[in-house]
Amino acid sequence: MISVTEAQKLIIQNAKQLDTVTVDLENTFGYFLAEDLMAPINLPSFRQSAMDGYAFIHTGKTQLKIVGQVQAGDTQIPDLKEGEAIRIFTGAPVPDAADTVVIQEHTIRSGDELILERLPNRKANVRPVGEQITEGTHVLKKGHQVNEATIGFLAGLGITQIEVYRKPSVTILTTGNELQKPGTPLKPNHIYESNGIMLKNALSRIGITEVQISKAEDTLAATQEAVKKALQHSDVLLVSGGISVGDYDFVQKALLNNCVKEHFYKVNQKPGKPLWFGTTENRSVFGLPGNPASSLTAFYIYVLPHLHSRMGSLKPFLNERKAELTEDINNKIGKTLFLKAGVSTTKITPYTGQASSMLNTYALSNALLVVPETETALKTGDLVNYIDLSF
Ligand SMILES: Nc1nc2c(c(=O)[nH]1)N[C@H]1C(S)=C(S)[C@@H](COP(=O)(O)OP(=O)(O)OC[C@H]3O[C@@H](n4cnc5c(N)ncnc54)[C@H](O)[C@@H]3O)O[C@H]1N2
Ligand code: MOO
Repeated sequence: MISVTEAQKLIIQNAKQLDTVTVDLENTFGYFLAEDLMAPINLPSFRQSAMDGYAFIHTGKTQLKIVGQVQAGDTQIPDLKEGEAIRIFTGAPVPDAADTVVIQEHTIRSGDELILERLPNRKANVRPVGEQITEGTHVLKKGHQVNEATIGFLAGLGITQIEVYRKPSVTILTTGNELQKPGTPLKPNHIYESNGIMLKNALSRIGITEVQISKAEDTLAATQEAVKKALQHSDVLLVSGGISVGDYDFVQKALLNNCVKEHFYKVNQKPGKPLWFGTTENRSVFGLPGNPASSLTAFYIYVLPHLHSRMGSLKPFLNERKAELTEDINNKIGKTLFLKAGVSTTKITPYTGQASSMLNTYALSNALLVVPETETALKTGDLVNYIDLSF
């Protein structure tokens, strides 16, 4: 059995980056850049007024004569001499000779006469060419995740398409004869299948939407066949359940029989000890424990960073932070514990109902409190690590 740290290392070492695609800028939210981006133009590309007011040549004089006007978008720009002013508006080009813009609130106008009640500093309210970015310089690095600000920024540079890493297609394969689709009255000794839809939504949260949910009966032949099919059309396979040691747990064998190379099986953690990870040349496979909370925790700690890494992220793990513990915790089993917890400002409280089968408290959690395998006890007031689930 390997440690959490070793397992996390292996899922990153074996994360083969997906190929790159050119995508229209408007559809790139959540993708990771596959290239360093250079600015094709200066921003701004001309000297811009930052305010509505008057452009003038700063000489110290406070009485000026208004000789013209320039509006945003104008291509004919009036000239001016010392002692003169041009009426100007935010975003308009500043006449070449002018070095300063005074805001209109600091002036008194009477016909063509302008009095500056307050003289601004020279260069005030004039955005120089390239103030934000100069043409030809690096603006964003490969591995940067595109957000709405990135899209706005790049659009402002006139960029319409960018090169990003492709997002993976995923199959979620649920196993278990006891599983029943929600929507019909529960048959005796059955449970509603919930991992499929939960994992699908966890994937959607990180922008992965090409997701199929399939199922297999608890036989080696059915599991093996379902694995084979999934590997034909998906980049990533998440198998739910059937990965423990019972007589009807066929997932490990089905994966090995499909020539998936095993990187690890079993991690020294609770929940999620019977976690399996393997790859083929281009595919990744996780055998997730069937217990719903184990499955979701394994998703946050291993599946998500692996997928992020394949998608080109340079910082694939969820953020780890620190908070003050509100109660004592014992760890007598020598495993790393991931406890469903609530963080409120600086304090963290583990919830009751930590069993791997329980999602009721997971639904309320915004953190996973991490108790390292080496810690036997944590005390109230200790500063402890947690994985931030509010991402
Ligand atoms: N002798 C041992 N038994 C078990 C061990 C062990 O080390 N030795 N590990 C336990 C741990 S820890 C876990 S976690 C589970 C993992 O078992 P499997 O991955 O084989 O999962 P199943 O047995 O198929 O199911 C476990 C549990 O989860 C429910 N389940 C399964 N799939 C779904 C689903 N899609 N939606 C909702 N609930 C699901 C299933 O009914 C079971 O109750 O093994 C322990 N046993
Ligand atoms: O480790 Mo299992 O995932 O606790 O129930």
